[in-house]
Amino acid sequence: MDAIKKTLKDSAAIRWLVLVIISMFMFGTYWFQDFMSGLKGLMMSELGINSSQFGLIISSTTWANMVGMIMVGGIILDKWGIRVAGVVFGIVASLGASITAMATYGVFGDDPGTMMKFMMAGRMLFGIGLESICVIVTRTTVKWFKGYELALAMAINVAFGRFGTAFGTAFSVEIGGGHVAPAVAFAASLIGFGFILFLAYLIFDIRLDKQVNANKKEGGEPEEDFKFSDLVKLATNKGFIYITLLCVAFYSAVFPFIQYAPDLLVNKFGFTYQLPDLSSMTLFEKIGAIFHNGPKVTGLIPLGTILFTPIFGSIVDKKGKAASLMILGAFLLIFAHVSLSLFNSVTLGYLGLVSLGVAFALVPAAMWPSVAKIVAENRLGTAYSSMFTIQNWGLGLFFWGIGALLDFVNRADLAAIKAGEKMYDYTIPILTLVICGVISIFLAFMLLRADKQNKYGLELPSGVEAK
Ligand SMILES: NCCCC[C@H](N)C(=O)NCC(=O)O
Repeated sequence: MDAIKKTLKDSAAIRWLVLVIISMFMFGTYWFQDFMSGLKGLMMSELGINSSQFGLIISSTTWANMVGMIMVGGIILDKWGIRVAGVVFGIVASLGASITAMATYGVFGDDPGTMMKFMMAGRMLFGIGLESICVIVTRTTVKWFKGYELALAMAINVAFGRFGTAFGTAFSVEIGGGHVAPAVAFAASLIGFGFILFLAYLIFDIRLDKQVNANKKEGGEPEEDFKFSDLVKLATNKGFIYITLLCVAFYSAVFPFIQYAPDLLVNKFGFTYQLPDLSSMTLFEKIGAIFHNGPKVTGLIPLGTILFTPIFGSIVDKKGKAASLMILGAFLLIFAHVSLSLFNSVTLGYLGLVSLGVAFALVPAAMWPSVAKIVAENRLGTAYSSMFTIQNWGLGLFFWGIGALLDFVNRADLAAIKAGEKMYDYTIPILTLVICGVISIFLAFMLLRADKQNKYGLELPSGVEAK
């Protein structure tokens, strides 16, 4: 019998190099999805749009996904593999990002209506790429790390995405030099950079496949394939229904909130959009200025999760209690949104943001591994694609809805707000997110109950089977 030869993925150095290369694609896509959060004020004054129109622009990334583009991405990935799917969705995302950037430079026309239309078209195209790229990069991580440090690799992979969100939110005003278009062009170039790195990765992918095929014995494991019958099975799985609805309710109160958080901090607590000149300040004053800047403080939320998600992930691995931790995360979410909406204390506001950050680390760390306990392994790809599709319905509604509600509840003051004489009142839009928190708690309890009935083992450590 021939000895099985070592492959590229058996080398730790090459595995980790591959992870960094493909994770840059996540960095760029998360940046492009979230960076406009730091630019809301500038977009309104420079492009002449209102909050509701800002909401439409950011929500447009979800529109094509709402009608099944993530499922299409999953099918292409399953049928034609990582290379074809990566190239197709890399082109789609790069094209979408470029159209958005060109629109902000006025290439298609410089009236606000035309700019907005093309920005939305560009972001819609980008959104198709974004979610499929997330699935493709995750699948690639599994390809290289299964049997090795898979959980850690996945945590690092998401961490790159969070860095993208954090830096894009925090630094886009400065990167744009106080203008929208250069910040959008920079964000778009990150997608192009990530895609070029992904193309370079394909050399490793081709070589690994050759080595694996050479080692493959006849009758190897069958490939996972998308089947519509899997969708039916998922739709009748109670645990999957609860966790999917929890995913929508929870993320609807987090991702859209992050898009509006800098503007909330500016309008509610008088934070700045742009940092003042720090050069003549003492260290203490510099820190004060940073902690008084809306985009920088918001950027700390995803940055904090980079540290805490792996910590909570290892707690879930060792101790279990995933459903209970999701209940706790939902409580923290409610505390965050109540303290940021009903009260006017900056200290309570900071506590709310910290609480939101902990929830944003806790719930994903407990949620994503739980899916693997509820759903059979050969249906996981379909399960994640369906969850992301339904998640996009909630995101689309809230990305736009918060802005629309903001304009609606402040309708009597819009002219004064535009003239800089009054500030937006964010109370009602943020209170709406409390409803998402309450729904999340209910669903997390239902999930706990379904776990007891169906013995998924959500409350047990990783690897321990429920009896
Ligand atoms: N900036 C948002 C990208 C969303 C990607 C994906 N749908 C998702 O939810 N990933 C899980 C996460 O916690 O980022």
